[in-house]
Amino acid sequence: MEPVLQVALDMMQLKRSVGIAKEAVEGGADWIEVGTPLIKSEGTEAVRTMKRTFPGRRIVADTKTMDTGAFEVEIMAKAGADIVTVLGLAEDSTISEAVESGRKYGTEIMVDMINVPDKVRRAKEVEKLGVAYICLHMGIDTQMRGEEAPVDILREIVGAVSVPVAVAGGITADTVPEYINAGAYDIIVGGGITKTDDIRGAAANMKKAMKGLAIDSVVAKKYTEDDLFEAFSKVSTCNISDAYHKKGVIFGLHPYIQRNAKMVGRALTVQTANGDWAKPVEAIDLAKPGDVIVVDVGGGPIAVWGELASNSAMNMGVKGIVIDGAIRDIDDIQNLGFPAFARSAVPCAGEAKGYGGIGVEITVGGQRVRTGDWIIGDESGLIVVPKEEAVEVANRALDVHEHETRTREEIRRGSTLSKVNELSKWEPVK
Ligand SMILES: O=C([C@H](O)CO)[C@H](O)[C@H](O)COP(=O)(O)O
Repeated sequence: MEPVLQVALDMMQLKRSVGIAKEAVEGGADWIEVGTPLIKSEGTEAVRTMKRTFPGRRIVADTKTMDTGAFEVEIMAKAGADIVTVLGLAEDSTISEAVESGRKYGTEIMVDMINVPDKVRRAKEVEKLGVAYICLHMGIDTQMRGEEAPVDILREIVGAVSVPVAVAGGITADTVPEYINAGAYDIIVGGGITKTDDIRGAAANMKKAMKGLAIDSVVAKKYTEDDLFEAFSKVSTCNISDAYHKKGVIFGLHPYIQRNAKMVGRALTVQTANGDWAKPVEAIDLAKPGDVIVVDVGGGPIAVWGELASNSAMNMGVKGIVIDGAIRDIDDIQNLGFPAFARSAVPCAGEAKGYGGIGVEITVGGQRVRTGDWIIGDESGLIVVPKEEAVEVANRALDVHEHETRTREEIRRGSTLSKVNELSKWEPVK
């Protein structure tokens, strides 16, 4: 059987989803999934509209049913779904009821193995209950921790059951060949297609990659601890703030940077006193390439950093300086292209006395910063991301960034931001 490409429409607006589905089908998508958020936002009407718009395509209603299997399958079947998803975590009776109802109303059941602990054992069990497909699925929230659908488990499931196996969870044109080689029949792709500005091209790329042909673009890559510098370099502080629920923003510091300049690195913290530049300058010798020196001066108005320190720091591979206090030599520092952020700029420096410490926990612009935390700065400001949360925040920020790509494209084609988001829908019903 030739593998199929299922495009998953997970945005909340039906009109947009229909437009995206049309382009995905033109690019080669075979099946259309009415995603869970779309069903929750638009109800069965979403399934009905997709069936009417694409009468020749298989429509998958991703209800992720957990209870009342018969009832939910009947509703979706009557709305036009050819396949309805039920969770592998559901009771056997829910799955059997769904299968029975599917037979009555002409719909097949796909079991989604999201969060099932022993996926291979459960796959064998649900096959016996009469389901048509089994889907190995790594959920979007789990993907944000850098995880992908595991190819080895897919291979095991394919070897253990005789029904066709689907796979979903952050699949890109880069990763799809592995899933095809492991025996997947149904390749389910959401963000890898829907977050691009060229839906047709992304779907066509995916189909090419499914056939083992070379492709030239990748979106929706998920990042791990090892490539966080690359991940944070691709997003803005605004993307991070949106993804991180406005947490981590360092308030009150001014960016003294060149246009479009960007600072990304891991904090090396310094505590010092007003005008005492000893510890900030000593920190340069202790910094590792890729560090950002972050200094807590409690807002002190006498400078603790200037051009010579910047020069020396650049030589050590330091990525920038952040001071909750004062800085000087702004013109020279900007000419050097060394990113600097400070509460104020003044001509006067203090003396080197040696108060404070290096590597201690500090507070800067109202945020706690520890050595090793990620510091990202650009013209919009500064943000700190605790090291423990960095992988998830980076992936979520990239997700925000990629969604904006699609929104921007729709505005370019003549829509408005309000229309893209169907804001009027959220006005109170009169
Ligand atoms: O099922 C999905 C998810 O749970 C949200 O409803 C997605 O459709 C599925 O994960 C595919 O989307 P991507 O992971 O973005 O490819």
